[in-house]
Amino acid sequence: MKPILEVQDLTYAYPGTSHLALQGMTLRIPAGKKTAICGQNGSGKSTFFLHAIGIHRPKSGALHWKGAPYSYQHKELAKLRQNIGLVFQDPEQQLILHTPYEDVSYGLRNAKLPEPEIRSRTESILEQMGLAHLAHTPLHHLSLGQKKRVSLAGVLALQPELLLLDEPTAFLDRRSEHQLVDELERIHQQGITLVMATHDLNLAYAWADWILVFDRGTCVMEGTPEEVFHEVEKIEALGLEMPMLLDIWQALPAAWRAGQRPPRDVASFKAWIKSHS
Ligand SMILES: Nc1ncnc2c1ncn2[C@@H]1O[C@H](COP(=O)(O)OP(=O)(O)OP(=O)(O)O)[C@@H](O)[C@H]1O
Repeated sequence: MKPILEVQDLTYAYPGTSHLALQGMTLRIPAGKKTAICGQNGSGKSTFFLHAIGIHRPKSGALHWKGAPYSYQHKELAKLRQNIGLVFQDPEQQLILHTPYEDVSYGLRNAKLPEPEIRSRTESILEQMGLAHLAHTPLHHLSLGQKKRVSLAGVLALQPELLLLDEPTAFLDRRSEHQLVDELERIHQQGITLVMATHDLNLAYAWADWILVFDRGTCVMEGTPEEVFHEVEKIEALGLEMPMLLDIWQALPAAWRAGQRPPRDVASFKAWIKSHS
């Protein structure tokens, strides 16, 4: 596995607190894959993301981008933030201007791109994200799902190699969630490495190639979805629920399942049932 981002023994406490938000966190993000980070509230997912984009600096430990240690020099950090994009959980934290067009172009202007390129990238990304008709609508008139898409568009416009998404499906209805997952698939097809923090283990199981499980500021499990969710007792001891599809699969008589890989999504489960009836 070739890591795009590596973290070694990261320790961090927020200013004015003695509690360690990260305590000896070690992990690797595989290049070109879709990684899901799971863990209870407060396990350190957002704090890790803020380290990944260099907003927080570790108290001890190290981060490496493509094998090179992080530098916190202004120029190097600006370059890092073009390579790694973070979409915050709450779009209100990310969107600062008045309309989708203004917001997306603001990020590009900050990256000091020439005006004609700012214009063409902004128009193109809004079009791709199905937001062109809302380009000049005040942001406060948009729904949460639409605002989340604008934040994602703003980050994608910078053409990152690694995209970090903090709870991208939180509070979305099923349709918007499907739309977002389809969008992420398209982004992944373009060669962008994806990392999603999520509380939705059904989604993590169906979506990810690689899973990391966080607990109290450390990464306690890593592997493919099959490997991680094979450890049922460990998952439950961490206060997490097994993905429903896998739970049902494992409740089936062992003889039916012999030699079969557990289904990753409802469609393949249905196809398997059909082939056995
Ligand atoms: N701004 C802050 N100031 C002080 N402590 C903080 C701050 N933000 C987070 N923490 C603490 O750091 C720890 C890790 O929090 P973090 O937000 O990274 O967890 P998380 O896994 O992203 O949680 P959630 O699933 O609720 O988003 C928690 O103990 C939290 O209370």
